Amino acid sequence: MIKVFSNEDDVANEIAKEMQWHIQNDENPVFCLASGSTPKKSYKKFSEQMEHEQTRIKRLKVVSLDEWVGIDRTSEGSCYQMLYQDLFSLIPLDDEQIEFFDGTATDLEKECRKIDNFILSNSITFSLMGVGMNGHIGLNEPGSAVLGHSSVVDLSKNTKEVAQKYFLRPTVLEKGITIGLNQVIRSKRVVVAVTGERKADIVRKVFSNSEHRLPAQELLGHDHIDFFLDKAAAQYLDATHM
Ligand SMILES: O=C1O[C@H](COP(=O)(O)O)[C@@H](O)[C@H](O)[C@H]1O
Repeated sequence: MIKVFSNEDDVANEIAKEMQWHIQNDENPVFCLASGSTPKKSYKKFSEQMEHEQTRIKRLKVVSLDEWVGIDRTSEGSCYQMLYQDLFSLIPLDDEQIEFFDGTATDLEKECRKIDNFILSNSITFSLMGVGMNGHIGLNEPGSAVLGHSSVVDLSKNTKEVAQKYFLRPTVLEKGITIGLNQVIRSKRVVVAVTGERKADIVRKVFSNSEHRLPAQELLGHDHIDFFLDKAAAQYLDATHM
């Protein structure tokens, strides 16, 4: 289902509320969280609400969605570092509560199995996804298979270009490491957040019946998956989409 909110702040409020609900109600909360620009405000609001949930937050586990291959987690622009700055540093999380891809590992297949095994033994209860400018989810690029496991992927030209905004200086990116679309879909609850005018065109494509299936389109039609859009991102949609 699509929910359209007036603005980015309202989207963030709703997401923060959902995250809080899962912390309070999931027996073993396991979150899979996108990094990037879109969820920043949601994490800020969530962390503010967590000031009074110190005990419950200790039960939270966070699993990696994706990472750039070859980029160290301490580097500005790595998915880990973005999440660290936007969330992990704002709530009392221990290192043991976070299971993340190491994009600099020499054995990347082993990294994939590490995250797959974690997801097998700790079902994801809440996933927050963003959508790439080309419709990617995590780093599952257009044209990739709907996998039930993590994999190392070739980044598209668009992703490599758009991702430069995360880095302080021009950075060579060729590959990514990501969980599979089916691992996202199997989460108990998934919210896909898309905000801003710059995403309006990809939102239109995702909700049109194009013959080329985009990764974000694989998340459509599942009862437990909602798309949260602001008006700017939803501007090309009409009542038939709601
Ligand atoms: O490359 C990525 O892009 C998407 C969207 O990023 P945003 O900065 O436009 O919010 C992100 O959700 C994904 O995790 C990341 O790998």
